Amino acid sequence: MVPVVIKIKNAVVSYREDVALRGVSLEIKAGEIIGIIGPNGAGKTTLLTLVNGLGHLLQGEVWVLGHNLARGCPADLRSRIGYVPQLPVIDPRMPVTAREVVMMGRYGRLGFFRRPGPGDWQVVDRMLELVGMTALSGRPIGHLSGGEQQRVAIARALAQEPSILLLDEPTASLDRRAQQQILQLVQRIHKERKLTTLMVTHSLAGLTGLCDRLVLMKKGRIWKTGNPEELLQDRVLEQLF
Ligand SMILES: Nc1ncnc2c1ncn2[C@@H]1O[C@H](COP(=O)(O)OP(=O)(O)OP(=O)(O)O)[C@@H](O)[C@H]1O
Repeated sequence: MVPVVIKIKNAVVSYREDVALRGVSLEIKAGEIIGIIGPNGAGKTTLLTLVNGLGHLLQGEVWVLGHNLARGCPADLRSRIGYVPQLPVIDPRMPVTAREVVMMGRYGRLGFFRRPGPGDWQVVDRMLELVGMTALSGRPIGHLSGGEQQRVAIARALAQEPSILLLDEPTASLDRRAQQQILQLVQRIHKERKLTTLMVTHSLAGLTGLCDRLVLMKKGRIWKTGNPEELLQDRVLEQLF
């Protein structure tokens, strides 16, 4: 039987006056790739931060890889969860190369006070190759296009060699072609690295054939879950957005 790696039970999250999640329950099995969609403010990013161990849980429970996050998110667990935030990856005026940005993903495993060794740089270079950024790895991050920066962000998350990958709108502000390329990349690395992947996205084209399951969120609740073929229908989307 495939193990459940993420279990969220009746989670309520509030930021002062705003209630972001109003009783969300969800189970995700190892190896699944899940798309999370819904209107602005529905709670999608908040759901990701719960899995990341950064959510302010008011009520409910979150289990990730067998750990109850109510007891905190230990460093070894954090390093098994890769997070790709919304762009920009890093202030583009920072004088750091793409390769150095990817190395930042390694510090979760290294600890801040240990210098990266040759083995760490090998991992970084392998991840840059995986995302097709080897040729541009010496460029300052601010001299890369949005799509290229997104690849670097994905490589940075992969550099910590996670088993769960969380992506927050990895195709935001990219043109259609770059959007498709990033979605294909996500699919490839999901399979090659045998990940469990959760992706928040507004680009609905391309989700069929990519996601095993979709989670549709509305007003802090999971409104529907199911397979993309079933849910990516005009009549469903009109009610969602
Ligand atoms: N750090 C915060 N402080 C206060 N309120 C917050 C914070 N983060 C999110 N919220 C509020 O929580 C609710 C859910 O926000 P969240 O970012 O999870 O939604 P989302 O579905 O990811 O939206 P979007 O598609 O716009 O990114 C919103 O009402 C938002 O204003």
